[in-house]
Amino acid sequence: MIEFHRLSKAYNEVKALDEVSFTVQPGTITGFLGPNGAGKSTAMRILAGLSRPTSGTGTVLGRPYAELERPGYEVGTLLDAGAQHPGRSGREVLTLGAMMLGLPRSRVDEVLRLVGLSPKEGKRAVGGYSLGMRQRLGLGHALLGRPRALILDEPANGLDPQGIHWMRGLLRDLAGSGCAVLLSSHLLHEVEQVADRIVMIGGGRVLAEGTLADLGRGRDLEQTFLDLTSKADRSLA
Ligand SMILES: Nc1ncnc2c1ncn2[C@@H]1O[C@H](COP(=O)(O)OP(=O)(O)OP(=O)(O)O)[C@@H](O)[C@H]1O
Repeated sequence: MIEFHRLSKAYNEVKALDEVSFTVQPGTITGFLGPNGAGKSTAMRILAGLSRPTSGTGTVLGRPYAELERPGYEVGTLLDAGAQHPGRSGREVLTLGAMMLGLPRSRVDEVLRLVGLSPKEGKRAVGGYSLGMRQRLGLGHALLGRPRALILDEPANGLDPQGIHWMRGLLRDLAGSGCAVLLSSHLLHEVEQVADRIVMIGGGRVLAEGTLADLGRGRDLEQTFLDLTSKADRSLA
């Protein structure tokens, strides 16, 4: 389970997050939506132990990241597909990750297959990868330890239509096996297809939360998003 409880984060006078609370249950996918600068990445970075909250908590399986006993097996993160060393091959990136988790090398081959990178592509330097290939590699890295929670910041960014279709199936399979998935995206149609629940934030606050049916009341997700975020803009102005 992934849980935010009254999570706030301030950067000087900027309130990036303001008392954000919601839960992602095991076996479900939550789409985390909001305009640029809404606070999505900040919340995800706190969950992944990369940033400290000003107040409140963000926890995975009931604990802040720093207190997880075996974080690589408990939570997989894809926060920045460009974060890998450009001079390493995809296979080397995964092999280093597998070694750090004490996993056999056979897991590297499994993961390359799982994310659709061919043996030839696995041998190429990451610096020469397309954005979609980097996303696949980053997702593979997140999945190495078969984690029970996944935090994915715009994972579909750069994927071609086949890639998006493939990722949708993979995320549904992972949720089907009990994983809690938090997924941020600007691709509203995509989120509509894959998410069980939606959390919309704006100006660091939760604007709405629920199933698509709860939120939409007959309208499509884009219209709901535009209505809620423009209302929030007006109240902040
Ligand atoms: N390290 C930082 N220092 C100062 N301000 C920051 C920092 N990181 C984020 N912010 C601010 O916090 C707010 C939330 O940013 P965040 O990156 O979390 O938004 P986001 O919803 O992920 O946006 P996007 O959709 O553009 O990725 C913004 O006002 C941003 O400028």
